[in-house]
Amino acid sequence: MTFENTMVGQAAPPAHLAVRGIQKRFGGVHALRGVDFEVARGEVMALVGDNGAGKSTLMKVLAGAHLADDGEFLLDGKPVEMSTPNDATELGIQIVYQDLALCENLDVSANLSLGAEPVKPGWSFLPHLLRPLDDLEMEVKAKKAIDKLEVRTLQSVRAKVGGLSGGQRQAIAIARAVGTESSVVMLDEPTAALGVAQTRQVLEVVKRLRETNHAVVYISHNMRDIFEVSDRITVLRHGSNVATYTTSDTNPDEIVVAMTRGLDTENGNAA
Ligand SMILES: Nc1ncnc2c1ncn2[C@@H]1O[C@H](COP(=O)(O)OP(=O)(O)OP(=O)(O)O)[C@@H](O)[C@H]1O
Repeated sequence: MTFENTMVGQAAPPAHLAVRGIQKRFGGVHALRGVDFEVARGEVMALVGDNGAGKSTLMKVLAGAHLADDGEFLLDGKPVEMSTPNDATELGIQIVYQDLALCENLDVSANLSLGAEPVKPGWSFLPHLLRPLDDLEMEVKAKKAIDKLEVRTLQSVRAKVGGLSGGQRQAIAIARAVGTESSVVMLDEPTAALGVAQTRQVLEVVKRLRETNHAVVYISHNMRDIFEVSDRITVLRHGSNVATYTTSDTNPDEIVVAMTRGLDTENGNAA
């Protein structure tokens, strides 16, 4: 299968995760109409489009949360199976949803270990659920994850998530995704509900993900954030690719035109 998506700007870096010809229908709604998408390691790929363009559906397909009706998945050029969220996890693909799915009443370290809590050694004679948790190990793991992302505003990993700011919560959710040996991290509107300082904090974490060689997919409607943080921008419209742009070779006006009107096929510019 060939890569049909129009590239505007510099040559693309080698893809880490790529999908080709993704189709997804919900009853009568044809949400994805043969979409191509890719992201490289050490790259932030923004995914943009007007409301209903298919961004969230594509992200959920990439995370195995929706089963594609058709299409091909490639990891480092090799075809892979993507049918369940478990497939995605095993391939190192993590998604941070808008609602973050954090437990408000638990502290940061417990949230970072959620679902994979370490148990104290020496208690293996008890059934798994009755074994005491290894709080110290959880704390060490959490500190490591937070330090890796250079989250500087968090005083302690023993702080309850319920008392944290929106930016800190977003950082914790990202740290949890990264902590599971993931190579692809997808963020759905991570700054949508945040003020200026909190947004800054999250953008710094996203840049840190790039520095640590993750492949980052970044859905946003905010052009300022996109132009600050992304390396390339994939534009979807009505469930199809418009084009993929190198961020340094385009501008917000061109992207908005591509999102709303598509591409002028005569010369490859936004219409
Ligand atoms: N679970 C679903 N059942 C039925 N239709 C759906 C479902 N999820 C998405 N759709 C439809 O698929 C299309 C693409 O939706 P999607 O949420 O992917 O768009 P989006 O680009 O993320 O939009 P927004 O920016 O508004 O979040 C829309 O027409 C939407 O109504």
